[in-house]
Amino acid sequence: MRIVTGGEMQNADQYTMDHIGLDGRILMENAGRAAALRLMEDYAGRKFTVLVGSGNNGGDGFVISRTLLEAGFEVTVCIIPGEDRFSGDSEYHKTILEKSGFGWKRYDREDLEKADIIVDAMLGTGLYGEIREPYLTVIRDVTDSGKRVVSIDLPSGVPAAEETVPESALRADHTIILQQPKLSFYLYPARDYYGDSEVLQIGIPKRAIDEVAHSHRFEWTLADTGKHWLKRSASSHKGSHGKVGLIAGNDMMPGAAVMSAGAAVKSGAGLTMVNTVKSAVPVIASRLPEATFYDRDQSLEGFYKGKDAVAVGPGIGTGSDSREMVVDLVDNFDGPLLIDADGLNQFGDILPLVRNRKAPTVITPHPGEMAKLIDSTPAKVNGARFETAEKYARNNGIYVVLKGPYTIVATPDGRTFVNITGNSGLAKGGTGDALTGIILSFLAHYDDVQTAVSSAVFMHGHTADHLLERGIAASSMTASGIIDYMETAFNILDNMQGR
Ligand SMILES: NC(=O)C1=CN([C@@H]2O[C@H](COP(=O)(O)OP(=O)(O)OC[C@H]3O[C@@H](n4cnc5c(N)ncnc54)[C@H](O)[C@@H]3O)[C@@H](O)[C@H]2O)[C@@H](O)CC1
Ligand SMILES: [K+]
Repeated sequence: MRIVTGGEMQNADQYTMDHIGLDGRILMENAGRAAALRLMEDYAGRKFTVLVGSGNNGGDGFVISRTLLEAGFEVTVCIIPGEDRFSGDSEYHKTILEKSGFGWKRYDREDLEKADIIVDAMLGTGLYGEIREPYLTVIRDVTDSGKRVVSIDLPSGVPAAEETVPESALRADHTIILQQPKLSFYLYPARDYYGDSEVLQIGIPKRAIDEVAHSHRFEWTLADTGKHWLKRSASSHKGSHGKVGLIAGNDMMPGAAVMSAGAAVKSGAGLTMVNTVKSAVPVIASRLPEATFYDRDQSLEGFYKGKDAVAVGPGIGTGSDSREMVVDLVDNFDGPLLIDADGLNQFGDILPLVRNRKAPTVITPHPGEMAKLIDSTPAKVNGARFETAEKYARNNGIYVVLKGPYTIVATPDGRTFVNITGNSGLAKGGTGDALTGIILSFLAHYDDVQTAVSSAVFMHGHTADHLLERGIAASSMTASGIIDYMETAFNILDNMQGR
């Protein structure tokens, strides 16, 4: 599903009207009706106060009010600006409401008290700048009322794009997003303002969205993962499932190799070879008998030769030997290369070499590692996650997996895929190593790099989500637990119908 900014959504509305010929008033009717039907379903018999702003978001509010009133609900329709502020499609639906025999009134704080549910149709994608009066006061009143708030399209005051969210924006309990998810839905703190959310279609043709959206950002869903899922054929042998090489672990961090190699094995790699220090081999082998080993003191070429994909980084330490291995791989390994964790230390210095690679390069930084790469801070990276990942991917011709809630996969050709699985149980040491193992295995399996990486990120979170559903507390979740449970989570994809 395509993710849009407010500007792109408005352009899609405009394209639909101008080039497809579907009237804006019809779109508004569709939007309001879809939202009202959802409200009726969720809140049968409850009393509503609908807060109507001066733009088209307010126009949706008039349609919602009329639809609820026609269905016999008790609704107080409150306009926030003066009556003369309404124009265009919104004024049209205000008139339809009036001619249908229903009234509206100017907003009064007491109107909030009468309601069980407050519908916020004040500000949507047309928001610009700081929130101004009278909305500022109304939002404060709504917050103070403690009533359940359902926002239409966006919680009022929350920008649709990757921008700072004003403290004074409205925190909704539920947001009915119209037609396409907006970018801010995938960003914190904005996501917290949305509450529970869903996207309702209002009849804007897909063509209109595809014509005007320049950003090429998409959600990567279960359906996407399922569509590309590689099922093992009965006649396959270990060589058909990829030979992967993993450079991981050292004396002090053998666990990182256990996690990443374990995840590679469990996610289907045919042969997993671990390049590590000799002294760490017994520890890793005792946990993972399926892996084979390669002594780190031997020539690196002997290790990567013949591998379908190689990953370097988890627990290798930040010494000069780590850097040398990364440089050697970047320069000489001609297959897909994944660089993670300690492998990313000083990665910025070797970008000219990276840009020269013909085979794909994938990096998997968390915001702290990303900040180091661009000489910034984690807060700044998180304040511009899309922009940061997209720019770095495009400028350097690599795939950037920027980790965090809603992990972003940015491709060198300017597309972005947002992951929607995972939970707070993943915010723990070792889970990144597990992700590296899954991506590595998928890189060896799939022809398309973005499909491999997005599907791996999806499955990592999907497995953690299943653990949560099974009653494992997020605080007790471990990387090993996730790796163990992959067999069940993967089975669901193996058995998914309709692929
Ligand atoms: N035909 C269309 O364009 C459709 C639009 N739809 C709705 O229309 C919304 C977008 O409509 P608009 O573009 O009219 O914009 P909005 O209705 O989101 O907001 C514009 C209004 O808010 C005021 N405003 C903007 N920033 C403000 C601020 N910081 N403080 C106080 N007031 C501010 C403006 O003066 C203007 O009156 C969508 O979110 C969606 O809900 C849907 O009805 C579908 C069809
Ligand atoms: K709103």
